[in-house]
Amino acid sequence: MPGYSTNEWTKYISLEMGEIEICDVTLRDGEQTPGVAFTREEKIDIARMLDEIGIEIIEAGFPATSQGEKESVKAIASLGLNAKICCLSRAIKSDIDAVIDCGADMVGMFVGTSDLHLKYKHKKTQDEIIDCAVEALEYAKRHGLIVRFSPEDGSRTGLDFLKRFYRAGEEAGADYVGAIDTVGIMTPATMRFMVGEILKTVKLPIAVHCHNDLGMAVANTLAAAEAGAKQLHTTTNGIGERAGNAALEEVLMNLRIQYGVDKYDTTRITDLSRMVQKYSGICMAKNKAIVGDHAFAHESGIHIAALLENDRTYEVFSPELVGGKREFILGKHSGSKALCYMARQMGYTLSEAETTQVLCEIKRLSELKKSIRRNELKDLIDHVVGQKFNTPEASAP
Ligand SMILES: CC(=O)SCCNC(=O)CCNC(=O)[C@H](O)C(C)(C)COP(=O)(O)OP(=O)(O)OC[C@H]1O[C@@H](n2cnc3c(N)ncnc32)[C@H](O)[C@@H]1OP(=O)(O)O
Ligand SMILES: O=C(O)CCC(=O)C(=O)O
Repeated sequence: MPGYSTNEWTKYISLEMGEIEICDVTLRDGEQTPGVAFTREEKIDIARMLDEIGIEIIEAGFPATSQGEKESVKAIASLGLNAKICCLSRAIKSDIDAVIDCGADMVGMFVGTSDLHLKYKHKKTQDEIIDCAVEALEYAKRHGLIVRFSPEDGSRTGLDFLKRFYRAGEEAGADYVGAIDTVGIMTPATMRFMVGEILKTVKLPIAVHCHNDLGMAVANTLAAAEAGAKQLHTTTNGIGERAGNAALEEVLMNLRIQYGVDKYDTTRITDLSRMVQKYSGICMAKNKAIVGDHAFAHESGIHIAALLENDRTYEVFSPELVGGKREFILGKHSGSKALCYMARQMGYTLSEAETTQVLCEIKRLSELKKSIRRNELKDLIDHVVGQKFNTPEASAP
């Protein structure tokens, strides 16, 4: 029975989380990864799989980008998915018109609010940017869109102005406000504080959007959720601008294991990850959490010996929970139980002396940086044992 360990430490600090929803932005921020452009068919495949997993909101694109982008978003919006379809938009009427044309349900409307963005990007004062954002918000609301009202670079924006921005959005009819860490500067503690301040300021659900420049995106997203944020932004495999965004697979598995949120079909995660790797050309490191090739691979003898007795000894959760597979790889660090198990799988029963001999050879080869794959192991055993066993595998062509 696939399962997972519970983090017993949570009982000492009463981790709580209110209602949450995922807004996956793989097709928008994920696609902003340099060099990545999904075809319409690829976007549709990804959107369908996100929907099957149970993702509540799919940010399908930024329609103002191009005609092709608009057509892709339109196609996704007409699929009749369970998920709501969201699009990104600047505070510009023509951007919002493009969102409306696509038939999206929701718009993520943003303006830069930090002094840096005001001075160098918008060339506007704080009052001017609020006026501009509110005008766009009201326009989107008049056209029936659900509106997320976001201060881009909010995490580098002064608290007093941020509060003014959120209040203006609430008064003008926003449905969500964003806690936006555009350059990934936050920590869990500062994120919790920020969300707490927003909750004291407005009575709107909070959407949290974290970048991974300092490797904190998932931790910050979860901290925001603990503090009361409702909508969590993710991308599959954590792709996105620069160092990317909060990885969907990591957020979902943490929600399940740490917070008991089990409403998502996590068994599709590995398939989704592979699809996005193929379509984006962005391949995961072997040791990437949850979806890396080595996420459930074991070489160490002590680990494999224990795993053979009970999976939980060296895995926090079963690979089946994410549609992954456990793998034992023999090498320098392996022991006799691992070898005997692998050999048995191939139809061999090794004596103690044979086990010692084969294991020595495995360690020697491994130290020469030679891998010991299944075929090589078979040859090695045959060689050491000095005879060909008459196993189905041995006689196969
Ligand atoms: C944090 C984020 O992820 S924000 C999203 C970033 N994503 C992208 O930029 C991807 C898609 N972008 C594009 O295809 C293009 O940049 C377009 C089509 C949106 C705009 O292209 P262009 O009109 O050629 O403008 P360009 O990209 O050179 O500059 C951006 C313009 O948008 C303005 N702008 C930026 N953000 C906003 C905003 N939130 N509201 C209003 N205007 C904005 C800038 O001030 C600049 O205006 P200017 O042309 O008057 O100087
Ligand atoms: O406003 C949003 O929802 C996201 C903006 C964004 O992509 C960012 O600031 O990194």
